[in-house]
Amino acid sequence: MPPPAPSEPDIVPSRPERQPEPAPVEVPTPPSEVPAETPAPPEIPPSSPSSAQPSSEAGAAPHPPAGPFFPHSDGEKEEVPTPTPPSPRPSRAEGKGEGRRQPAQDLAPAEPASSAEISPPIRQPSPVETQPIPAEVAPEPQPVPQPTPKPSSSAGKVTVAKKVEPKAEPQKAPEPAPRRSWFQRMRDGLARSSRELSGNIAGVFTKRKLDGDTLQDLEDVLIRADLGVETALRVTDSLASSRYGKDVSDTEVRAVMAAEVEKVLTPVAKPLELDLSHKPHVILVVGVNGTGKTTTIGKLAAKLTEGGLSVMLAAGDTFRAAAIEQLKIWGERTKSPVIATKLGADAAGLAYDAFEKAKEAGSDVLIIDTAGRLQNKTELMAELEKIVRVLGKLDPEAPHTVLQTVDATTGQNALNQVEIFRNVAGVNGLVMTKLDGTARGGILVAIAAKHRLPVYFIGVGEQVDDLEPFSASEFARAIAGVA
Ligand SMILES: Nc1nc2c(ncn2[C@@H]2O[C@H](COP(=O)(O)OP(=O)(O)OP(=O)(O)O)[C@@H](O)[C@H]2O)c(=O)[nH]1
Repeated sequence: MPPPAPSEPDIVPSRPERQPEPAPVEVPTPPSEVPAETPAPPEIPPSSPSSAQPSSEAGAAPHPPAGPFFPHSDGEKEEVPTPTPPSPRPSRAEGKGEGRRQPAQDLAPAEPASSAEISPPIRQPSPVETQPIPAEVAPEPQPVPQPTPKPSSSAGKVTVAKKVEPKAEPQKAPEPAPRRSWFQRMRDGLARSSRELSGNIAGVFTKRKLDGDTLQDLEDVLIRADLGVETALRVTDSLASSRYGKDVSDTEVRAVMAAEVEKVLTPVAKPLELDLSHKPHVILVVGVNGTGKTTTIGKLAAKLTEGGLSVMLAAGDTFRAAAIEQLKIWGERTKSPVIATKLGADAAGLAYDAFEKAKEAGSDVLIIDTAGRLQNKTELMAELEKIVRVLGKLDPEAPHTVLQTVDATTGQNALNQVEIFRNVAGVNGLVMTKLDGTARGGILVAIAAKHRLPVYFIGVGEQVDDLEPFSASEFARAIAGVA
């Protein structure tokens, strides 16, 4: 199929421009505890094509040579190794029921046999089973007339209609449960990892001294919890150096673990810095399907616009109509113009056009969404490489930030994802999403130890303000189950 010609980008109406602050700018860091208030779920306006304005200049933009188009089917999406929460990771027990499921044809009534071949069977009436009759039948209880409640003359109001009745008080709607703080949500998300770890650590150290065997067992427990060999050894070395041969409680072990994990994470817990001498500062967002790219872009755009920066969004996920619509909705919510093109268009061309538009508009930040792709699909990764290359034509340093979203509910595969996206797209920062789900927190530690890439934010929900700066100590305490 010939590659569809890039079409004119759409622009969703922009918000009034603001004057940028001098560079560099640190993305606002919210207080460590977010008030436990529940913002009302955002009204998602129906996306209307009228919200997008066709650009008259798109055709004039120097387009990069159109590259091969590799549409990916829904079938490809299903191959994604990453589970898509909020549903929890499949347990080993899952799928067991499938063996019991009958094929449709087994359940369908049998086809009547051709009358020419088999005569219909003559059915014998089955013998009637007699039911034992209870010797004594208890008499039906007669309904006892309930006395009409007498309205108390001393308290409350009464209504006089057919009779005098207590006035029905309007029922108060139950107060909605206050939303848990982001920290609580993260803690809950990490609870399973933390519980398993704590249980296993307690199992190792029940009535045992710290010796070679217990250290080996502890190392195995930590590796099984995805923390990685490096961090596991840090914990065991630290314990061995101070407590070898002594009785150790699991609480002490967890405290040492929290301290060591914090040491690994502290260097990567960095705020996102934007260099506004670049106009715009280009953020390219990459990652495997369903890891939360588009949602993270929306949350980030909200943070930036709230901080007074002008943001433009580019719907570089040209494979999925829903992704383009999703980004447009985020654009409306955050009052950020969205550059989009039609489904199947060249993503690199769109990125290039968006960069030009953002320059013209004097936007502070351009955030480019990309299609989710499996890290092992070479042609899709080549397309991502092309997006990076094309952006570099307009500014050799662009994209200035390449953010990869990593789904925290993914296990060891996440390490591989980062490795490959880093090589192909030059990832220089991470966002760990879905830490409010059944996160496997250990993997974040392993990624930090191996890749040493800044973790700018964590995603702790699907709402607009569920993007938190990453805190090494809070994460370490949560995963180690230390108060
Ligand atoms: N619980 C939770 N859900 C999240 C979070 N971030 C994203 N999601 C959800 O994860 C799902 C996938 O998010 P998207 O933003 O569409 O992911 P994507 O990477 O853009 O997906 P593709 O376009 O398919 O590549 C959506 O249902 C999001 O609401 C998070 O931090 N916590």
